[in-house]
Amino acid sequence: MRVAVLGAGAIGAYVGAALHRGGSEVHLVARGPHLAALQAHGVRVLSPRGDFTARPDATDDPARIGPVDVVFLGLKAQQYAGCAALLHPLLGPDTAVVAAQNGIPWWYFHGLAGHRLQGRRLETVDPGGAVSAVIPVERAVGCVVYCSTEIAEPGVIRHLEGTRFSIGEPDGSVSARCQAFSAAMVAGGLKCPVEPDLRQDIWIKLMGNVAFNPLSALTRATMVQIAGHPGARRLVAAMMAETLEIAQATGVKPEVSIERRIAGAERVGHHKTSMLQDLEAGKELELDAIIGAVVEIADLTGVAAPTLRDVHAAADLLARTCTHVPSKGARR
Ligand SMILES: NC(=O)C1=CN([C@@H]2O[C@H](COP(=O)(O)OP(=O)(O)OC[C@H]3O[C@@H](n4cnc5c(N)ncnc54)[C@H](OP(=O)(O)O)[C@@H]3O)[C@@H](O)[C@H]2O)C=CC1
Ligand SMILES: CC(C)(CO)C(=O)C(=O)O
Repeated sequence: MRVAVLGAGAIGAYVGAALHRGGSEVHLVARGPHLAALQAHGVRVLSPRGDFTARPDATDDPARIGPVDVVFLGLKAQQYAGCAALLHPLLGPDTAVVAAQNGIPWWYFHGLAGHRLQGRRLETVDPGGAVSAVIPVERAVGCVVYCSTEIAEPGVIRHLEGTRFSIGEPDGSVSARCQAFSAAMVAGGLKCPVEPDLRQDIWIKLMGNVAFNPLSALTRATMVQIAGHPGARRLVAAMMAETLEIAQATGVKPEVSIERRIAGAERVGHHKTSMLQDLEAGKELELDAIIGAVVEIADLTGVAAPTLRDVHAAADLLARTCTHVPSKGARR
């Protein structure tokens, strides 16, 4: 399988290295000192499952790669709208775009025949249709990431835990393209189940991110520190309960208890969430997909969600004052 990883950062470079190890033809698209290190030394993966190095092609020029079978999108969600020039040279008539992201994807209300919100565009994650114009929904394959990685230094990925990347079509079909990509991931040592109801996974994963990511950015605490602080743990539980209520209002019934979900996040340990890492690096925060869209869906479904709104407001203010680029704003 020919795969281009667009945005070969913490998650993308890890997946690209695994796919290459499994026999796929992999092209990493990256930039800056990280790209220079990838070109000079390959991807060095440091992992409790065993360190390894993979040497796939790496470039900042997708036109040199041309059309591929699958684009694995490892960008942050807020970077999707601006990626047309990078993405379009990689697209042939049948190229699928597997979007590995936290939060609510831009295609969320598509492929839902008979649902009252079928086709509804979410302004937070598809502002003015800017993302669906760049990545048409028909190409989209969802991907929920149960894996923690970080860029330890340019070209070096530290893998902390987890190897599961659940994928699924917006319409729930178990397509040939999903099965082929899953087989390539499994050959590379990763878990990649094709889920007929990926929205369940989206909400279960999101219950953790919606609480831990903004709270970690606001407090600069690791996941285990947040879970170990009684007041913060209560806040996490309240945010998770509201998120469950919103999921249920859209017709999804995530099968997980709040205590089990907190325990799962706690097991990740002294990990700085990707949002805290972005804050410390002065980068834009992924607030729109991770909490803004949840509040937008609360509005659409008539759920009050007061705690989510308050934390979103505080995190939005943080983004406006502490990073170069603010989020689209809190909804109150
Ligand atoms: N890291 C983690 O443990 C987890 C992450 N996720 C999710 O996975 C997704 C990806 O996150 P993550 O891998 O952490 O993000 P990263 O920021 O590490 O990766 C994105 C990469 O894309 C690169 N990039 C951005 N724009 C361009 C461009 N124009 N040309 C070339 N390269 C570009 C970035 O470079 P630069 O740094 O120069 O901007 C960066 O290396 C997010 O949705 C995140 O929430 C989910 C679970 C866990
Ligand atoms: C915290 C973690 C790793 C949860 O698995 C995550 O999704 C993130 O850092 O954004």
